[in-house]
Amino acid sequence: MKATHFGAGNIGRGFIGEILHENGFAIDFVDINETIIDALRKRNSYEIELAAQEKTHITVDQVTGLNNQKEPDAVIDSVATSDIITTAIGPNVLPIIAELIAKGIQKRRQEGNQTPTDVIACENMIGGSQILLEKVRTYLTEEDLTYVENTVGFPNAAVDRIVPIQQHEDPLFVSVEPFCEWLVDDTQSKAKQIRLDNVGYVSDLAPYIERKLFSVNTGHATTAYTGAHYNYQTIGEAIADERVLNQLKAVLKETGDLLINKWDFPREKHEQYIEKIVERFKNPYISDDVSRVARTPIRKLGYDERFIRPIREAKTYGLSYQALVDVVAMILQYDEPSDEESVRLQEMLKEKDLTEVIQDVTGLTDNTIIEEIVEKAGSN
Ligand SMILES: NC(=O)c1ccc[n+]([C@@H]2O[C@H](COP(=O)([O-])OP(=O)(O)OC[C@H]3O[C@@H](n4cnc5c(N)ncnc54)[C@H](O)[C@@H]3O)[C@@H](O)[C@H]2O)c1
Ligand SMILES: O=P(O)(O)OC[C@@H](O)[C@@H](O)[C@H](O)[C@H](O)CO
Repeated sequence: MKATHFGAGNIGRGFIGEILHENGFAIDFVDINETIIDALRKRNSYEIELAAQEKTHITVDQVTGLNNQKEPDAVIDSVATSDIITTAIGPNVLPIIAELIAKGIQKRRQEGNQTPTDVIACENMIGGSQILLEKVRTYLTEEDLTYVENTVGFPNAAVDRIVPIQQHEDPLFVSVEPFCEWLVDDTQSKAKQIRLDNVGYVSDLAPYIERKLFSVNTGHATTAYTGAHYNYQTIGEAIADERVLNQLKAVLKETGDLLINKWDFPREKHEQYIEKIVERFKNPYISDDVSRVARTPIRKLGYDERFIRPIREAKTYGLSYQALVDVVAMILQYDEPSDEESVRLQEMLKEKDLTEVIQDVTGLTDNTIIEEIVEKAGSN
């Protein structure tokens, strides 16, 4: 069995690689990072360490690397011959790799491969695989589209494991938190012959992806942007400050109330889920940079993303969302020179009126919410 995985970065090597490996897959990692690709090619294996007192090690072997910029044909061949295709490359990069995935699918069809497969986007976003499918479609013929309809699934997924930026002598070594969860929408899967161990196949992903994105990621981002507001460099330092912890708890109360109302999660169970998340953020064996968790602030301010969507929905349920608005105001102030989106956001704020920037970046049309954000941002 073989997998093609796009994105040999932190979560790609630190989680998706582990699961595919333990399920018996050889893995072609596709990336543009030459150091990582060369090392994968040379060594065909790498080590994962669990960031806990015991420091358990896992060896992932039968792996190699392909550079999509330098050897696109090899990537197309890999997609054409793999049993499963996965990505963990970042939502902004999905449109860039869509053409190669499309050409790989086209080649599968031309070679008469009728075995169903799945393309699973393991990104922090709602509807990631289906959004990728929309991009892939634009490169396909009618004949290819019929083939996709019959044999290629694009099941949405939710993946959860904190994997910080890695700074080791070995470029492939990756230290990860012990906790992990990977859920796939079974109704969108076509490769029914492949059921991965330690992956949950669910009949409705919506409650799970919303619970993950609006608890883990909204909470993580809250810790990061509030931490940046108080000049902290790491999540561990930030969460040790009561002001940050209180902001985190207030935000998770708001998204928790929304999730409980919307999806009927039992309150007690949800509170336990939140407690566990807060403990995960405090993991003393992990050092996670505020700048990683706060990365790409324009993306994180998106209409369906971790702040604006819960704000919009909390309002329709008549629930409080003021703590979320507080964080949105802090994101607008987030000034990190190494982050292209932060730089762009700060330039936009210099060139345009605040209301206009909020409308452009968030896609919001609700004037009440926009005014609440403007008022909060103005008072910071
Ligand atoms: N790190 C985590 O804790 C975590 C957990 C769950 C989900 N995710 C999600 O997984 C995705 C990847 O996150 P990450 O933390 O692993 O990021 P990362 O930066 O470590 O990995 C992304 C990889 O994609 C590669 N890449 C970028 N542009 C490319 C291109 N044009 N072509 C080929 N490769 C390209 C980079 O070189 C890098 O190796 C994101 O969507 C993120 O939200 C991350
Ligand atoms: O990857 P992002 O930029 O969407 O979000 C940053 C972190 O919150 C995220 O990577 C978490 O570590 C991860 O989602 C935990 O499962």
